[in-house]
Amino acid sequence: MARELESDLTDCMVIMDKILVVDGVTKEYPGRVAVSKLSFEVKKGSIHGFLGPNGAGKSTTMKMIAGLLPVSSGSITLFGETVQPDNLTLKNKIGLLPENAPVYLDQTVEQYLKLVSKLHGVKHVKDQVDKVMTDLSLLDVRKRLIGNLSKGYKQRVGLAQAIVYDAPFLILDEPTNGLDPQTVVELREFIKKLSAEKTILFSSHVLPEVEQLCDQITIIHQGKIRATGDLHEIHQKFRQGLVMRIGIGQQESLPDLSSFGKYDITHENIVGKEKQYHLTFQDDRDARAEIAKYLMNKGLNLYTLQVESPELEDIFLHVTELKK
Ligand SMILES: Nc1ncnc2c1ncn2[C@@H]1O[C@H](COP(=O)(O)OP(=O)(O)OP(=O)(O)O)[C@@H](O)[C@H]1O
Repeated sequence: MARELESDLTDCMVIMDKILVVDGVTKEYPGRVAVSKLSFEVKKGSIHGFLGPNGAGKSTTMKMIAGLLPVSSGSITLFGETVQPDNLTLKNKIGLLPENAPVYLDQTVEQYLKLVSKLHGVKHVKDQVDKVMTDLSLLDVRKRLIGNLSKGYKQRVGLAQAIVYDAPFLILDEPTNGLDPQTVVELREFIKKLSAEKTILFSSHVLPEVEQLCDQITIIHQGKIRATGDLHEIHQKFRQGLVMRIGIGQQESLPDLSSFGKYDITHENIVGKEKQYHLTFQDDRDARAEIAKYLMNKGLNLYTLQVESPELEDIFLHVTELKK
């Protein structure tokens, strides 16, 4: 009996750990299948990067998760409840920043945020709106019409309306797209802070941004899942051998290192006063300590010795078949 209870509790914890479960979801527009049999999960407290080339089906999927678009088949479960456009119990649990921020251009920032708060049943509207405007540096423009704001400020307002009713799950569709570098950095930092309390599904075309922010990712291409899971595990999975960067003196030559494993030299260049080699070892054994001793015993000047991770960009290009 105790064991059964323990097993039920474990199942329950596993389910609670998954805020979002997308299960075999297909969406057909007239004459076009936008996404087909998508399955992926988003864990509680994660920032989950949602990636794919233009037209892959990201926005369609995000709209279905937000309950704005019905699925053609399959199911989406959020906080254990089925997402459907008429399921109003989920409306306060999801904050959505769509690709084109849904802002009412003829209202002031403050009016609009108060309206959204009221629609979502926020109790202390003034306090909450003041807090969000402070957090997103909107106080100086609170009385201005949204239509007259710059793109960066409109995007801040879009983000403000997504978080003003304190939803625990946020869907952010390309939140930093087309913004100036300073706003990008500020919004990224803000999103990172938000993740301490919220679960975030985040789409972006900027892969270094995804690497910086996300702990899990899903890559879709032509409406199908190409990779999904923990970013670190995806890195491991797509790692083709171990890549090591070795830098020695410009006038020196790298001796044969095959006693440490089979390898190819994939790249060689001069960086400052060193000559750097990129070696791809066939197996994953990290023999840096032995290699360092070996090279130093040979009297070489060792400037650099490090293991390189594949860039997310390489993985992305590989799984979307843009690079063979
Ligand atoms: N309302 C619609 N009617 C018909 N086809 C649509 C509709 N909306 C999107 N599509 C098509 O569905 C596919 C997926 O579009 P979606 O906008 O979801 O892609 P995306 O990954 O968000 O692209 P992007 O990165 O360019 O925003 C595309 O082929 C698109 O042309």
